[in-house]
Amino acid sequence: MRNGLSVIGPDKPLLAIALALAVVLGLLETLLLYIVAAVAIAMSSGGLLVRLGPHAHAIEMPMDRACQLGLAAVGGLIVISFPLAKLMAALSWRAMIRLRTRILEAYLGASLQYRDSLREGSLQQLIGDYCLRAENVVQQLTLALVNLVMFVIIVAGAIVSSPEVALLLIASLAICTVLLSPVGRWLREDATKPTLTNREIVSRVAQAARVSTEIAAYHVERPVADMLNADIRSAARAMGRLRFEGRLVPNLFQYGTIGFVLILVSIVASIEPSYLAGLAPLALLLVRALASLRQVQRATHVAREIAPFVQAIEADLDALETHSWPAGEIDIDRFDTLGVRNLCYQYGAEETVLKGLHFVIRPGEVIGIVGPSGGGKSTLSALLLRLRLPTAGQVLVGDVPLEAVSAQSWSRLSAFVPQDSKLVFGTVRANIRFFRPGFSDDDVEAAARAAHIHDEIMRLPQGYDTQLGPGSRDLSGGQRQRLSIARALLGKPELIVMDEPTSALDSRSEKLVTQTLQELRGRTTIVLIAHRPTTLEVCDRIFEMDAGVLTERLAC
Ligand SMILES: Nc1ncnc2c1ncn2[C@@H]1O[C@H](COP(=O)(O)OP(=O)(O)OP(=O)(O)O)[C@@H](O)[C@H]1O
Repeated sequence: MRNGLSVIGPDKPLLAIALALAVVLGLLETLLLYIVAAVAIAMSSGGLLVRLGPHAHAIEMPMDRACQLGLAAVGGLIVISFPLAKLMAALSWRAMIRLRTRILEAYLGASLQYRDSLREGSLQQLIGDYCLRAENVVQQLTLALVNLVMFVIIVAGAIVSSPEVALLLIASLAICTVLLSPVGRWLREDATKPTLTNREIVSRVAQAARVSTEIAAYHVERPVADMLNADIRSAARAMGRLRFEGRLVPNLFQYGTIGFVLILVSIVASIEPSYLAGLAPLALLLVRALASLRQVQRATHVAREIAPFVQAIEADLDALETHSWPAGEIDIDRFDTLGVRNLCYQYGAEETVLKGLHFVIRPGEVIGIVGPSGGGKSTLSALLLRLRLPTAGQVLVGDVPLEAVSAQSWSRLSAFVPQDSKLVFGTVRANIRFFRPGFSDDDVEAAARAAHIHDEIMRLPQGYDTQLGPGSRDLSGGQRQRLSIARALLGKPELIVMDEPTSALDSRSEKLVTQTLQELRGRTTIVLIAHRPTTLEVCDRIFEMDAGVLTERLAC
């Protein structure tokens, strides 16, 4: 209940309107059931007069009048069903939009440090499966509340019809609830287990998909499948237990209640049979009330089963939002020097990766950074790009600490070319533009020319309109890297950080990338993590990074 209401959030007024409609629906159904029972009694006794209403205060009317009244109630029920169904649907889809938007924004706004700690595929899982389940919680909760309201109204109608027997029914419902409460407790405990196991499965499947080529190359499909199958079986077993309990409890409840009622009616009949006169409407009302109650139980069972997903979303969202990335308050549109002073960085509680770095880069300089694997080069590049914040010391733009510079203005001034650049699903043009709508087609083409990829793009089947990305056409490693450089050059950045842009390239691609670097030299500040001597030839200065310590090696 609490989970569902938290997902419904600002739409609670819509829920209140839905419940108000359910009250009207309940009243109309009660009236209809009274009419049906009265008509049936009149028909069975062969009379044309219908006695309508509670036994003690029934009013008489002709059969055709009663049928017209019944038809009016049916019309009212049909008319009200439309806005009610629309409201219930609106509560679901609005909750879905709110949750998905909030998760996306929280994830994209969270710090890289925090995102490092997330399990593989967790964003996809939250946005996909978990949001669908949360939407289902809203559906089930509204369904349960609407049916509960109808149950209350119909039982109220039953109390008016025959207070003693109706109150006995309520007493028997209460006894069944108390007797079945331990089963409900087991149910709640079991409900979280399949959720947790499912999370593991999704994260392992995401991992298997990412390394699927390696799995085929090492021919380890069997052990990978065995590991996943073990998880699948354990989740299925927990789910099976939950389903069994879910089917059993409502049946026990319903049959138990009917059993109690029969016992009580037989006791009443043996003591004072006159109490049982005129119970036909009551019987109909009770059957309908039990059907509503069954719906409430089914909906609450499903809602309980998926409640852990909502709790997981809330916990993950809270964590993402508390680890949001500082936006920075100072906008800058150029920079003179980029320096680091006593710069240190540590991943979580692990060993310090960068140990008190000092250097200043002047505008237009090309700085090479070399050093053994694991020395801290990529970490330094993330700090220069403001993707991570120093654990001690500062990165300074002029004399402004980089963390005070707004993320937006720094992303306009700087650009990044990663070692393994990724394509997104879209045209070549969209891949170069990379979600930045302010650039014209001419800007895109100029960037591609500067990155020496234009001619190869023109040879593609649809040139700049060729579709690329996962599930579509791929490019060679060298072409991908130059497309990534075009992406970086599009915004005419003052600083480009390149993480081993030529390490995996053939000599022709390497030559073209080096040519781009030569052309940028003096105009754009470049921090170049590289190993190949031919790439390093363009550098003005080279630093060596080893075990988190930076030393200037030689001038080129
Ligand atoms: N997300 C992370 N969490 C914890 N430790 C990390 C993380 N990323 C990198 N490290 C550790 O930080 C150290 C520096 O890594 P970094 O990637 O900066 O080195 P590098 O010099 O760029 O290496 P390479 O040349 O192999 O790319 C390594 O010991 C690495 O294991």
